[in-house]
Amino acid sequence: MARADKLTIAAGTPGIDLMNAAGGAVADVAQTMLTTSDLPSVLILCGPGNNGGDGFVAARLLHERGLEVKTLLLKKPSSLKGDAALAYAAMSEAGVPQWLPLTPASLKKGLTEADLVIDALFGAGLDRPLEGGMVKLAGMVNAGGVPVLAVDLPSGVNGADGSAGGGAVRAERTVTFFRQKPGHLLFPGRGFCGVVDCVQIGIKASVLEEIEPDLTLNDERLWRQDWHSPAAGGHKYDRGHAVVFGGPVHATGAGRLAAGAALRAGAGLVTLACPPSALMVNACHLTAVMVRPLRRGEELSGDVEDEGSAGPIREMLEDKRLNAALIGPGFGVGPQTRECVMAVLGAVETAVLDADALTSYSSSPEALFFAIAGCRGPVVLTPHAGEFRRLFPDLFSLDKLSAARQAAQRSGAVVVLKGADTVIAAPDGRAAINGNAPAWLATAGSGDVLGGIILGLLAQGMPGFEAAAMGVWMHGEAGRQAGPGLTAEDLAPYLKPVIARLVEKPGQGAHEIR
Ligand SMILES: NC(=O)C1=CN([C@@H]2O[C@H](COP(=O)(O)OP(=O)(O)OC[C@H]3O[C@@H](n4cnc5c(N)ncnc54)[C@H](OP(=O)(O)O)[C@@H]3O)[C@@H](O)[C@H]2O)[C@@H](O)CC1
Ligand SMILES: Nc1ncnc2c1ncn2[C@@H]1O[C@H](COP(=O)(O)OP(=O)(O)O)[C@@H](O)[C@H]1O
Ligand SMILES: [K+]
Repeated sequence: MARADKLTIAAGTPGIDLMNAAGGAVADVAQTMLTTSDLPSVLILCGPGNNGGDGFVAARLLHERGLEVKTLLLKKPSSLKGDAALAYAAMSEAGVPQWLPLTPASLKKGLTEADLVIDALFGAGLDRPLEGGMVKLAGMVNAGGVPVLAVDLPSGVNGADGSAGGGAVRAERTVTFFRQKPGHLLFPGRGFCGVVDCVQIGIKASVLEEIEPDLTLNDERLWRQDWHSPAAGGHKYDRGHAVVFGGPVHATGAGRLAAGAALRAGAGLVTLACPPSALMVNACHLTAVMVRPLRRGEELSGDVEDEGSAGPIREMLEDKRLNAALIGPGFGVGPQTRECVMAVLGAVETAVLDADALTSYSSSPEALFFAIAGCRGPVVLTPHAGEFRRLFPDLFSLDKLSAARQAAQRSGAVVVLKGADTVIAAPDGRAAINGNAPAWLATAGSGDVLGGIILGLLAQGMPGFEAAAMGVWMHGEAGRQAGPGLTAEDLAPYLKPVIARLVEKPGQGAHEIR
């Protein structure tokens, strides 16, 4: 943002114009939040930097529009600089009632009178967690029972990584400028933002050509160009033959969920390969997904110590039409699993490793990374936080974005670090943060479905990062369409309307955050 700001100002737009546009957008949203009172009263908390400057602009505009405005300032106006000082001067000239210092007493009184609080204390310039008196003031705002509109970020939330170590103001809405920041998407910050409005204030999108950001919100613009509808004259093998390696008879559900999702996500054919003892139960449940026993299959479950247990996998994958594989869900943890993962990575074009395939490498992650380097095509790892910690113990303390990025670089795989704010990171440094997943997705087997969706997209020939990001987005959309009360079984059928919308109304998946 700092560079976007500088480039815009260098190209001839004065900084105060940007601030006036920003404060104007804040005032507009504030008015939409005030519907109850005849003479609404707005309490505006203004910090020492440009975030406070946006607050002064909003105060002036709301005053000019006839609202009752009260401003509480953290620092004396004489310490204001640059555009914030200009905005303060304009506010004073407009006759906004005299400001008061922001103290527990002034805030307490202000909260009893206000219909809305505008939090313009700290935005992009927050460079440390809130401390001491600020923590107390934020707590008072949060306990005040008055709706809060945050300017750019709720004060206390770090825009770069979503951290909020000292707590933060809890907003009902947040107005941000030009582009959303990681702090709006990553928890805990996201939990303080409420509904986020991203408004344009005169910064041209063309500045991004110079900035070349390698981080984006996960939306359609990231991957749509890499995904294609079936060709008119095509056949199913054009869309790949995906294979899921399923678990033993007592753990077959995960593999079936994944296989069904891969088919729904558009793979031309899907085979679920499983131990012979699990064949009957899988066959009873599956129709379009093919099932196949793997010779010596029980040994693949990890129950039996046997050097040669991956032989059948190698043999099966000699059929080069089987171009994408998923291994891990319900598979079992242990040395056989490692052997099978090695066999998969050595033979198949592209692979998704999830769950037990990851946990099996807890004590030897380097061996996994070495095998990934030898795989012909992209490999996608889909750990949840616990699995991530087992593979990358030293990265776990980092913020989620840095953790996923460093893991991708280290492993040579695309890393999908799952959760409410899933981060997708590529070894080349690109990353995306997902914003559309409903909390209802936190249910048993939902991750297996995600693994299957990504598998289905890889089988169709999508590049690894784009397939992973699109899969995470589709999973979120399917979860939204399935709605409250969903279980993992419900998700795959909802991929149909999600895909239909991508085909029929391209572009509508852009910029959607919930
Ligand atoms: N970029 C753009 O295009 C546009 C940007 N705009 C706006 O500018 C905002 C960024 O402004 P900014 O850079 O002045 O920083 P800002 O958020 O006001 O905070 C800095 C001040 O806070 C202080 N401080 C920091 N942490 C603290 C803490 N924990 N506890 C206590 N104090 C703390 C720090 O003081 P320090 O004590 O460190 O000296 C410093 O004085 C941005 O969010 C947006 O709203 C718009 O006008 C439109 C165009
Ligand atoms: N609070 C949440 N909001 C949205 N999505 C979530 C939330 N918690 C988990 N998820 C998603 O649900 C899925 C759970 O996957 P995982 O933990 O592997 O579960 P399982 O092993 O039961 O399939 C992941 O895609 C994850 O991103
Ligand atoms: K703020």
